Amino acid sequence: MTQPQPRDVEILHVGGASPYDVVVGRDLAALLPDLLGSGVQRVALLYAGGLGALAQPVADVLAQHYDVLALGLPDGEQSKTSSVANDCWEALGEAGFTRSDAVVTLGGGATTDLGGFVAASWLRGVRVVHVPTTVLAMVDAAVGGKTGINTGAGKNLVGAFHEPAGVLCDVSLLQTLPREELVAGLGEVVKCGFIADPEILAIVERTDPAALTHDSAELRELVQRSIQVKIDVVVDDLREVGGRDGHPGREVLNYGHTMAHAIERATGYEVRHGEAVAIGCVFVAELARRAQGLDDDLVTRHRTAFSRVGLPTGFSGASYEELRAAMAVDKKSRGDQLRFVVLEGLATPRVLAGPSEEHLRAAYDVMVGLA
Ligand SMILES: NC(=O)c1ccc[n+]([C@@H]2O[C@H](COP(=O)([O-])OP(=O)(O)OC[C@H]3O[C@@H](n4cnc5c(N)ncnc54)[C@H](O)[C@@H]3O)[C@@H](O)[C@H]2O)c1
Ligand SMILES: O=C(O)C(=O)C[C@@H](O)[C@H](O)[C@H](O)COP(=O)(O)O
Ligand SMILES: [Zn+2]
Repeated sequence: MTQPQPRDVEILHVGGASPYDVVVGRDLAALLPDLLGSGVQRVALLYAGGLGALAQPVADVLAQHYDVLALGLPDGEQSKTSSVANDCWEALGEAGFTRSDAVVTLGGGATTDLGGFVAASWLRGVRVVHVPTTVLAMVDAAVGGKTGINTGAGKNLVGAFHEPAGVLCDVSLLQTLPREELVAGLGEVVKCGFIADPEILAIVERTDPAALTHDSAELRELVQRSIQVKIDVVVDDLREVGGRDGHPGREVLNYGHTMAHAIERATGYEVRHGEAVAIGCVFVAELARRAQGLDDDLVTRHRTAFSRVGLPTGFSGASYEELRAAMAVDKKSRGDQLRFVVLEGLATPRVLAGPSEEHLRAAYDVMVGLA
């Protein structure tokens, strides 16, 4: 059977100790063997179970080169559990996976997080290539090597840093992505605009949001710019130990996430991650306005940019006490002290440690619509 040949290909290189390529383009499956590298005999294809039709062409390419073990995973956030990871480990064990074998993930960020974690932990680490199928996973989850699962106490509390051997961002896979999932991915895109690349905001502000379709040139540019923001950050601080000259380092990618993760947990993951990030970014802008005088216009710009693309900017589904307790287990916390990534100005991120309860409550009141 003839395979479609890759089209419209651009390669974004990730440097560092374990360099790899993020390939953006169309019909990219034929590139998988190149990214997996030599010596691989068996490949486990871990895919979001509902995406069998998208996974089949990838499985077909893999089957021409390797023994393939295809494992369909539960949908979305339900796959990010220790029990699903355990099922994968058992399957790899039964199939006799060795250190020269590899994992390919195919799905949204939940799938790349879970599959990346399985690859990071099996035999203490085997090769993994991600094939993200959502905007969010292309611009964020599949790049940079953060993998993980949730626990009862909260989001991503167990995980590992495990860089992929490559990432295939095949934008033709976005054709079937529901509109609300595409929009959720724009939450991380707009976040990148505020923390590092204001041109992203300019594109969002001058483009008719309805024109941001899976095959538009504007979406392609937003995707590539956001991937570049992520690459630039992780190359400097892969393991989130901290930045230089007051820059938060990799923690900057957590802009808006302290509140976002608390909302996701409080709603049993009913609110999508990208939606929660939009709400969390507006929350933290309101916090920064109170705690350190962030400019009113920049706070307003948060609200208008996220809502322009169809994302929520408020949330009233949980009490202050519940969200405050959930934020305490955020990985940026130190002891009893909450730490937030805030902006001092556009694309000038800093860490705010230990904001007052008064300021936190005031930002919460705005978020729920009380102020
Ligand atoms: N590791 C990281 O650096 C990182 C970064 C950002 C987000 N994340 C994680 O990513 C997850 C969110 O990822 P997400 O927004 O991609 O959600 P998701 O993986 O839950 O996917 C959303 C939904 O879209 C469906 N879907 C995916 N691709 C599709 C396609 N092409 N066509 C039709 N349906 C499709 C999925 O089956 C699912 O129902 C969260 O768990 C978040 O914590 C991780
Ligand atoms: O890659 C990173 O670093 C990020 O923080 C990217 C975030 O968008 C992403 O949601 C990540 O999973 C959050 O990580 P966590 O360490 O806060 O769990
Ligand atoms: Zn995120």
